[in-house]
Amino acid sequence: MFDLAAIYRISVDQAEIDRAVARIAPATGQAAHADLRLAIACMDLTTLQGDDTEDRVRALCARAKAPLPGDPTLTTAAVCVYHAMVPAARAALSGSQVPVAAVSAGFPHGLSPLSTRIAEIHASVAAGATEIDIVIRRGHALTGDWQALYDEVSAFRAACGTAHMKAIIATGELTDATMIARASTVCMAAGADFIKTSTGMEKVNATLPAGLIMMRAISEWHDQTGTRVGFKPAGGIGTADLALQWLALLRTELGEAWMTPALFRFGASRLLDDIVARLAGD
Ligand SMILES: O=C[C@H](O)COP(=O)(O)O
Repeated sequence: MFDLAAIYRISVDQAEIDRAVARIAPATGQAAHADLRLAIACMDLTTLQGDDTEDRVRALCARAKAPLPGDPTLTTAAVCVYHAMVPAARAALSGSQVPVAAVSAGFPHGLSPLSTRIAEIHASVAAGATEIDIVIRRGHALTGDWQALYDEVSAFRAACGTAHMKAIIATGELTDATMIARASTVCMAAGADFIKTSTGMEKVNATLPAGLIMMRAISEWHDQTGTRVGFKPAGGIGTADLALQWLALLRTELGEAWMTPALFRFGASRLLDDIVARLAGD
């Protein structure tokens, strides 16, 4: 049962969030090396470009299956593409354990007709995507229409069936910390398996303060319901140093239980290159 009144009671102190982010202590030395390998294992290796081709997607899938030269044991968590590229990705990843994630529901803006957004999800699931990254319609959050947001995300949840659903909040387009926390909680109430910061196409994408607000919403949801919802920062995470900061924040806020591809993902198109270069230099 969706508790609308509880959503209005959520309130976040931005200054306290900023103080907590200032205390982040990224791993160093061997611990950093282990965290960077974890970052690869937790990565949704992504291409979401207007000039994507099947050849580019096949090359991305080859990297997803063997992301770290000389280490056949490691893969990325998933490959993330537009719907049109799902069949090529599926074919390229056949025989591996790497799933295909499709961005959907009117990605990146979420403003096409609801029936179209739902049909998109059905089509991607039918094409073999087992993870679906939906976007919320930001207007519902910006106008405080939490019931409408809940109803839409619930419809997306139903359309996903057994596919894992990641709900993109687009934090850079929401106005404050409380709105980010409320949107996160509504998406979890509607059945999101993961909540995700950004599409990568907002003017402001994944930020540590917004991520911390979402992690705390996940922690509170776990305390209230016993359900562990995953977290995916995405957009603009391109360096090993930044990945280490995110993992330090995750470890502090949600703990080791979340430090697994089942509950944490980086959505990233360039991060793998920087991590591979860093690990090669270690
Ligand atoms: O969902 C993933 C993002 O679109 C990736 O963003 P990025 O290209 O800035 O890494």
